[in-house]
Amino acid sequence: MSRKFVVAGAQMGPIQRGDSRASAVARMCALMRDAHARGAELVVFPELALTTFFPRWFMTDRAEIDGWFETAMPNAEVQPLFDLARDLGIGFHLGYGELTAEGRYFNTAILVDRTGAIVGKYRKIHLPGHREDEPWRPFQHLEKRYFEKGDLGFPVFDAFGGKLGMCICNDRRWPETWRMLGLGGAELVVLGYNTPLHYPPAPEHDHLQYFHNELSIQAGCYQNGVWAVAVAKAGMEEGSELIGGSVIVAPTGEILARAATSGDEIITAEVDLNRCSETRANVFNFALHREPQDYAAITAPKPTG
Ligand SMILES: C[C@@H](NC(N)=O)C(=O)O
Repeated sequence: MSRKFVVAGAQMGPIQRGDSRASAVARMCALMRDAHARGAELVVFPELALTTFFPRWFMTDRAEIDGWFETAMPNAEVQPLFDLARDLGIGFHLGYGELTAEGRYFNTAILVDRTGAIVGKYRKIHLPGHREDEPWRPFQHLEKRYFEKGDLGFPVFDAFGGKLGMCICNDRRWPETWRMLGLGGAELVVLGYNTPLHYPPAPEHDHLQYFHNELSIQAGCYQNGVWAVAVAKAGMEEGSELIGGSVIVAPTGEILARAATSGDEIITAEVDLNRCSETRANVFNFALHREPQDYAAITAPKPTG
């Protein structure tokens, strides 16, 4: 049985601090129409797609911090995207800051099917950056301050005729993320990112940002026999330049589509989920070749202190 469909990555250009969620959603609706016109059945939006990348600022005022989070999904401002998706019969993936009814804060992503129903949720596990103000930096990266580590593991969902997993930005750099999704049977991994071009603790690596992005995603795909759609929020956002380079990657590790700009841009590729077995039935046949009894150090508890 053929399991081919067209996926789209909806790269977004910058969202400035004063930009409303409604303006971001209007841009996302335009991107979704473009993706649909190109035959896509699933469109992938970035991490924290509704707002600017607010962890770049140190904030102490609770009301100000809460203003960057969503307390319901969908909510009135995002509803037009859900309505358009349902009307077009197209699914989507979206990242946002989640504030739960219990007062917990997560960097979250959802998967929405072609009927507009939320069929999957993931909360970011690998939170980069720091917790306190570090004024020596030209901009902050305070994800450890504003988000709790995700508590949902690395779930895999039955959707779009296959098995879909999600991760978010820094997660893509960790082989454990991909292997957990691979072990869960994922065939397609969708993810968004906000990656500053400048990395203040090691600026000598700045010129490698695009390379490390592709290296991580291509390795994750190849070593687990999965497809990936990885999508940036890109461009000059409040004086911090974010990389673009959104890509669609095959289970062979080959890049099939790559964004050419740092702005709002659709990339598409035809995904054949049956191709995962080219890798998973061969060199990375987990049942046959993995040797987890020799991997104990990977799951040893994290040292404290
Ligand atoms: C810097 C970090 N950004 C992120 N939003 O997780 C990354 O790209 O790894």
